[in-house]
Amino acid sequence: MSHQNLRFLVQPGGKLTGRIRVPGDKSISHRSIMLGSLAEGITQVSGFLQGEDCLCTLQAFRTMGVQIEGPSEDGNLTIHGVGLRGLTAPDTDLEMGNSGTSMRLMSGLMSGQTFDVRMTGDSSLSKRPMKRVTVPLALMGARIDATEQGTPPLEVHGGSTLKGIHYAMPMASAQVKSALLLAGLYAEGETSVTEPAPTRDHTERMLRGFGYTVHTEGNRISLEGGGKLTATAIDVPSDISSAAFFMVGASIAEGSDLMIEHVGMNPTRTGVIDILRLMGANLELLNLREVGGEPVADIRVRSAKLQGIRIPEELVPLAIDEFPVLFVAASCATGETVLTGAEELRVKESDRIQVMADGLQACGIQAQPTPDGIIIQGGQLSGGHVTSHNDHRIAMSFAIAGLGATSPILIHDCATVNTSFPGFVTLAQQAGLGITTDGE
Ligand SMILES: O=C(O)C1=C[C@@H](OP(=O)(O)O)[C@@H](O)[C@H](O)C1
Ligand SMILES: C=C(OP(=O)(O)O)C(=O)O
Repeated sequence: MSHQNLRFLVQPGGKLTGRIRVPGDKSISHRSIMLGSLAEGITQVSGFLQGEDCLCTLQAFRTMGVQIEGPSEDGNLTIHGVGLRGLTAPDTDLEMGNSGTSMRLMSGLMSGQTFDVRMTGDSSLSKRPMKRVTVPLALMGARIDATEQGTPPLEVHGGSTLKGIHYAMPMASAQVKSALLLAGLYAEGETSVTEPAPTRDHTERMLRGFGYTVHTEGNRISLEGGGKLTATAIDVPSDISSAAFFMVGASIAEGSDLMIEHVGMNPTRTGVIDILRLMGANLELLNLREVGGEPVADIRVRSAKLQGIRIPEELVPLAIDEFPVLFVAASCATGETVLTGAEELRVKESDRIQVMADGLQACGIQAQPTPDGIIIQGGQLSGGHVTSHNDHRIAMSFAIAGLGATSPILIHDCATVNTSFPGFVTLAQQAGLGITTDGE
């Protein structure tokens, strides 16, 4: 979160080859700390993502008295669970950095505690909407103060008696669903959430892995409060959202043949594969297996001629974090790509529709933002100066764009790449991207 001036300079062209393994899944890593801390017994985690977002979650639980050993260099953690009622009052604010997942999921969990906490975020998180969790949590009996605009910092007051509610979510959000289910652990009776479209189900899967009963019937997910979590082992697969940069890179760079190992294939996350295949990408899934309750595969990507498509709206929540790099794929495709139904992209770490449109235009691509999406005319990426607005996924997407560009791309404000993908530059260099950094 320091090094605000870190810049990436990407040389045009090149190809991606060899075998790589990207770091652990961010969503699963967050949840491993939360549920491991609240379980009874010792939870061993392997493959934990040592990105700043997940380290914020880890530090928050340490601050509330949980003993956590690690992470070791290869991502092993030992969490000494304290049980659902075993956290202690922190003596400082809980700093959530850049991480929407931490702030929103913790809002639910903290609502069930006996003590008050104050949660803060960096300049990006401090602008993100929190009413989507504070409003339904208040219906359960939680007391949470936010700014007048409904943004962080959040003060969650302890000692509330929570009651289960039945909530129809207005937007497809795994963070909102998870916040309510986690509060539901502490609530009287049943808590249920109905989703307008399927979203990532890591919370439900992991709760079941910790021995908690969660019902999923169609788009309705429910649990009863008052149970307990029993420690387990968690093997975190590689993050498909990080793998996506290399899937697009190897697709657009002629002569590429890249194997991405041990990638999480949870069906609520694989929209990027479906979308790239609809565009004509050559992605082969090999060695499909199940690891710790989550499907995993190796992905072989060879370059292919991509064509523009109209992206099916039902795939939007299943690829929500991959759109910045999918816009790069669309820029290198033949014809027009149209995205609709994706207004959620406007409230991520940056307004990902506007920021990507600005950056692509700066690189010679016609990209027309719309209220809920974008229209991109495939063409020739030229190169140019872009800013990520401190959004990790924007920075990495423009780094990948270099593979399809005719001149260098200089990307400003790249330090937040460490929130989700520490080691990105080194791994990308190894695979063949001509990327260097300055300004550290
Ligand atoms: O639950 C999660 O781990 C996440 C859910 C998604 O957010 P929304 O719930 O806001 O869609 C996603 O964008 C984020 O990166 C991680
Ligand atoms: C949106 C993201 O994360 P978060 O909401 O946790 O900040 C992301 O990683 O793209």
